[in-house]
Amino acid sequence: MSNGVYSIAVEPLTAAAFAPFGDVIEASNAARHFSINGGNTERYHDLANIEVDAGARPIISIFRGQPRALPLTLTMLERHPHGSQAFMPLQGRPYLVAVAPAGEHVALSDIRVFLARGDQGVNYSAGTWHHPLLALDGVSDFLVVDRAGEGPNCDEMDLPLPVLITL
Ligand SMILES: NC(=O)N[C@@H](O)C(=O)O
Ligand code: NI
Repeated sequence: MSNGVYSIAVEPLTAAAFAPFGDVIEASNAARHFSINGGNTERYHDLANIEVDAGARPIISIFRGQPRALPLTLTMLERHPHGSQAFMPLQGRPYLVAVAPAGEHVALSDIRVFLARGDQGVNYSAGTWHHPLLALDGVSDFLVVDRAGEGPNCDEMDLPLPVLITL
């Protein structure tokens, strides 16, 4: 930490590194893939664990994110306690993913920031703290799978210090 700012360096997104926070959605990460449609298509099967609470349903949306200005400083995180939330980039552009483990308290040292390739999606497990969409370079569309149901499903937390992301 220096002059009242906490700095975090980005790290490459891998399934292993992201495991405490959810799933990485990429073909090369598939536990199972198999040929379908008479050999025309390869199915990369069951890439993420979609969670919704009882009585809710999973929905698909498109988020059109404006690129974040750099250098980037984070001041808050959010979580969705009642369901997972998945983001899959639709234009092949890299983006940032800032996360912290689920729980009632988050230390700045718990926060991880990943640089995701444009062929990688992420699925935040229910309750995983994360920053809202961090698109880079240009207006970016993402296919989003998350929960529609009763009651609020977005808790926000202000960070104790601004978190400067160093690319
Ligand atoms: N608010 C909303 O739907 N978006 C956030 O949850 C996000 O993670 O971008
Ligand atoms: Ni979210």
